[in-house]
Amino acid sequence: MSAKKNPVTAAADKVVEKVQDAVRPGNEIPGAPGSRPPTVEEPTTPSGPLPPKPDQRGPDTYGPTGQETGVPQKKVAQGGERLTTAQGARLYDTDHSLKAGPRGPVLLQDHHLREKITHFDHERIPERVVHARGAAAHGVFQGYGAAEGISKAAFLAKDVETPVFVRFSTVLGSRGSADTVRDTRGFATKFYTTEGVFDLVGNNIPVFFIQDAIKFPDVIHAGKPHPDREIPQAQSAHDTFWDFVTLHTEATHHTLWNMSDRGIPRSYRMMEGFGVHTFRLVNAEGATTLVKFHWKPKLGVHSQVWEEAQITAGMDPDFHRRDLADAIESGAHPQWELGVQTFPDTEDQTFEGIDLLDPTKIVPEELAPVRPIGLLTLNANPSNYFAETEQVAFHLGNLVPGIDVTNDPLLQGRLFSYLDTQITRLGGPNFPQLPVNRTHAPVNDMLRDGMHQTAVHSGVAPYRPNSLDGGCPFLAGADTGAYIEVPVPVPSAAKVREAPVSFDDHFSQPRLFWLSMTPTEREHIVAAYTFELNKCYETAVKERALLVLANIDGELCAQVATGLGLPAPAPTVPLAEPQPSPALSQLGGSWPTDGRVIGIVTAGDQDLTGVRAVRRAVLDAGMVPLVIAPTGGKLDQDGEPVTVQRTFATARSTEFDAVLLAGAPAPGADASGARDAKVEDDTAVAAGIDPRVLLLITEAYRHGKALGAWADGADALRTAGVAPDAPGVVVADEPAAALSALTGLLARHRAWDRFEPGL
Ligand code: HEM
Repeated sequence: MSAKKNPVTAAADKVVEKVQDAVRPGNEIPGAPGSRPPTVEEPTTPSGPLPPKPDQRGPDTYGPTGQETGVPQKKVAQGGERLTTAQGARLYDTDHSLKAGPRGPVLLQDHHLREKITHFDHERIPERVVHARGAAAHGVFQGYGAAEGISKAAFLAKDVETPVFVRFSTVLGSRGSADTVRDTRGFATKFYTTEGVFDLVGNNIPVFFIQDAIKFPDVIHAGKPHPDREIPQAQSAHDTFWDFVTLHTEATHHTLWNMSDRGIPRSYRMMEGFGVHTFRLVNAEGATTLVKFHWKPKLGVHSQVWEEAQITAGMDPDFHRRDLADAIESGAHPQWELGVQTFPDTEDQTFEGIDLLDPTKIVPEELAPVRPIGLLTLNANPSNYFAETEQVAFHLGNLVPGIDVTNDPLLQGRLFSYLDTQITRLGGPNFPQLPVNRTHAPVNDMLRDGMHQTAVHSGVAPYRPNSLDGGCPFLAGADTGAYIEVPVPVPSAAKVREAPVSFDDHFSQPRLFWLSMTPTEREHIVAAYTFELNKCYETAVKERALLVLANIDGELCAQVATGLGLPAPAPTVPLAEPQPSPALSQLGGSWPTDGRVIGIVTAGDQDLTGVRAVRRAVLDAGMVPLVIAPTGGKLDQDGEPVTVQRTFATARSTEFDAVLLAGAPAPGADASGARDAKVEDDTAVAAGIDPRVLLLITEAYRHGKALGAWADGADALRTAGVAPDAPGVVVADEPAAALSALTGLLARHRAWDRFEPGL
């Protein structure tokens, strides 16, 4: 007689059975719930980093780089290892709650369910109050030694290499907003120097909206979405923004830069960066120099055009984030030179009549050239967005010996704001202990406890002097690397809430910027003001904006007034006649094409030899080829298949810097190039080219992009109405010639001579 099984033992047996034979028939999709769990002995996927595959560059085939980021990695839920709870207990099931029977209620005792859901419930932290959306990368900074005479900062010395982390951002939008909106871009760099962390927290625009930090909440309240409906997202084209910047006319200069091409960069890799404020450098002898910091991109400064930026925001809201990551992953490591403009540290802190403490003013490079002092290279993508890009905390007060601040009232307020906001955003005062924020210099502080304290401090006397902890920490001096503020004399003056008189000049530098622009850049500025102000509802706001424009330039004001259907007012101040600064224009010159994206359109399986060769040549030139075909998968004519990265349905011109046409795809063509008989009546059939390819060509043409073709590709251009001898268009007999001419065109970014006004 067999004994009746105790129900508890029976249930335990069932669990064991489940673990031993977890696969139910028909449920053997690898990795699917219920499929056999991988064992440590028999890993199903490699748990280490994959080696880089230089031959497979292209966004669809990028694999992990395995590069050392310098950031300690926590291994969690790795393939090939057993799944555990946060406390390390091994799990046999993570898909079913613990229930009183398969159809019964869930039991409160299910610690795994509660741990999993509770942790999930608290996964989000507040986004940054400004600059919420960003993308970042690791890299290295190499000093040239050129700054040694003016700063004793160790990381600026010749050939010293310092790890860095750089975060780029937009200012106004939420964390999930689009990348290509018209806005200022943040450019924040954390240098992990041997003397402590130095943060250079700059923007891609060298001036700021306000002159005093006390107005920062106001300008941000005005720029962020309207508080009643929380619209519009991530843009300045609305009443409160224009209300503010026309009532606070010190904002005119920054606003003009935003309305210029600088407000819609092509890529984070193609932006300048500016420290904005004047800083004070100190050398080993204690002599001081005032400086402005500049980042100069090796790839030049380039922008999208407005229509392109708007299409991109819908087609690929992650455009800049993807561009940065793809470029780094494919080996096109972006580089910037750090440079300084230097000024004598005089008592009045002006240079050639320009107030160096006014953050709405620049010093033209023609008056004070930018001297390169080091090279920044971004060479590794973060491996976890939250841990690194989201938790990084920049702060202007993170300074190292040799770099000090000035009395710029905007800078002074920033010295307070960053640390303060991060205490909320990162949950207490211990965020400097997070891996991405951790200094690489030894730390021996007396800060204790607090939320998320991870250090286990020993000793009983966190104060000094003390006589209990076996010798208390001793202090450093100037010769032993202490950070000592420059003993700048403070003028004896009465306490006032006032700005210096020089801060009242709000229009001479906007006029300098306008006069320094090329005709094409001026057209863009007029179009941007006209677009933004036409988005405002209040006529009073538009009229006030025209008054501001009249004080910059009569022609600018008149053209925008026409677009708004309003009369152009007369200026209210005498117009200055500054010397234009050609360095402010971003057009002209010839630039490296590293990481540029070339779309290669093919009709299908025909001429795969040419497509393959051109793809290889694009890769060899350090650019990214994306093959665009009627359908996905692989094109295979001769046993050497070519992978399709984009189909006619997923490709849009905005993704490409240039387009090469290897064929003239007929409407409804499949991968073999054969036409679908069903679409014979379509109007595009009459034109003989797939309408999506037609759009690709006409859009790229309209946006001034380089277009090239060989073989049947020339027919595609002709059908799209593109003359083979139009500026920026090249038709060649073979692929190599087409690519070489195209690369030459690309080095100038766009064919501005065929650019259509109004875009
Ligand atoms: C020259 C003017 C300014 C520049 C260039 C600038 C630049 C930046 C940048 C690049 C970031 C993003 C940092 C990141 O990537 O995490 C940022 C964030 C921030 N800025 Fe500014 N900013 C300026 C003015 C100000 C002022 C005047 C204030 C306040 C008084 C301020 C407060 C903040 C705050 C609170 C954050 C969010 C920081 C965080 O949550 O980690 N900024 N700023």
